[in-house]
This record gives sequence, structure tokens and C-alpha cells, in this order.
Amino acid sequence: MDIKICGLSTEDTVAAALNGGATHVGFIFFPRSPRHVAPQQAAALSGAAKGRAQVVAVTVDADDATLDTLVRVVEPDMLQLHGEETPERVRAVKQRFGLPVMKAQAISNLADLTAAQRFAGVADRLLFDAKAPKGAVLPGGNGVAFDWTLLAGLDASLPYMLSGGLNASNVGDAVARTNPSGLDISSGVERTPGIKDVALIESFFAAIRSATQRAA
Ligand SMILES: O=C(O)c1ccccc1N[C@@H]1O[C@H](COP(=O)(O)O)[C@@H](O)[C@H]1O
Repeated sequence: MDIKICGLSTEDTVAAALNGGATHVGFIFFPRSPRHVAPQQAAALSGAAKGRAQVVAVTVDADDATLDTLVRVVEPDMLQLHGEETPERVRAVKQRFGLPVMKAQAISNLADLTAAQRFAGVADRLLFDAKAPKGAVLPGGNGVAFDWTLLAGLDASLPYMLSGGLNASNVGDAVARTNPSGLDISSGVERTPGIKDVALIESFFAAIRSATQRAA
């Protein structure tokens, strides 16, 4: 199972993610987020991940000029589009940059899952996240889970990562209920918003290990 630790901003937490077995490390490029990093900072941090994990640049309705800079400076392996991007926009981004795209879809009901099917054959992967609470500043990273039972019977024509409110206490249950091809976590391994914690990252990986051992 792929595991993405998202919203990293320090060397020690990038190292903890990689040592724990992260297959993806995510950097947030959204100025309103407490996890926002400058492209040069992400480029420096992601050096440690080269050859060990995929570097994911997370953006929200970013324009071409912003993406041009990110792709040039950070050289990510994948773009995560976490805004209101349409299938046409996803197609255009893939064509312009030649990079795989993971499209986030906010989920609060079955209609949202149906809407996600618009990206079949367009995005390389989906990321199911909870719909942001009313008044939230961020479209993701709010530490809120959605009703995982909505995923039962999902036509899994697209691989997806499960995200939204995951932490060491609930990840075992999440895996048992949804059997996703990937997991994505941000605020569940933080001490305070934007401040990742090495011990919480280690606990998260330990919880995944015991969940997968139980399932085997
Ligand atoms: O984390 C952020 O600040 C963020 C900002 C803008 C778009 C996406 C963001 N994070 C993504 O949100 C999900 C879930 O986060 P959490 O575990 O519930 O805190 C994760 O995919 C991040 O990539």
C-alpha cells in the first residue's frame, strides 16, 4: 500500500517519513496553508527523497505560471491538484508538464463519488478527502474524516488514496473498512497546525504495520 505523508517542511520529519516507509512525500504550495513552503525550500527538502519516494507537489487551482515555477524548481514526480480543477484542466496540466496527476475529490455523499468518475481515464489517481467544513480556509488538511462506508461497492476503475482525518488511532479501522491502494495523512501527524512531529509519524507507521499484519 502506498503511503503519503503530506505537508512536510523540515528535514527531520522528511527523514522520519522516509525511514517509516513513505512511498510519497507531499509539499504544500498554497499560501494560506500553515504547511505552505516556498519552491526552493521544497527542492532542498525533497533531495533526500530522490530514489526513495515520489515527491508530490500539492496545489490548489494553480495557474500555468505557478506550476511552471514549481515544476522547474522542485522537479516533482507528481502533481496533486486539490482545488476545483475540471477534467479538462487536469488533461491540460498533464499535457503541459508530462507528469502524473493525482486529483483530489472532496467527499461527503455518494454523488461526490459519482462526480469523481469524471476523472476516469484523465487523472492517474484520485485522492478522496473529506469535504472542508463550512468556513474552512483550506480545501484539505483540516483533519476531518468522511464516512468511509460510502466507498463500499466503489467501481474502482481508478486507483485512489484515502485521506482526511487519518491518524494512528483510526488508520487500522480505515484500512480494514476501505482497503485503499494508498493512504495520505497530514494534520494527524502534527503537534499543532503545520508542525509535524517525528514521534507521531513513527506511531502512524507502527499503526499501519499492525493493521496490515492483522489483515494478513
Ligand atoms: O494540508 C494542507 O494545508 C492542504 C492545503 C491545501 C490543499 C490540500 C492540503 N492538504 C491535503 O489534505 C489532505 C488531508 O489532510 P488531513 O490528513 O485531513 O490533515 C491531504 O491529502 C493533504 O494532501
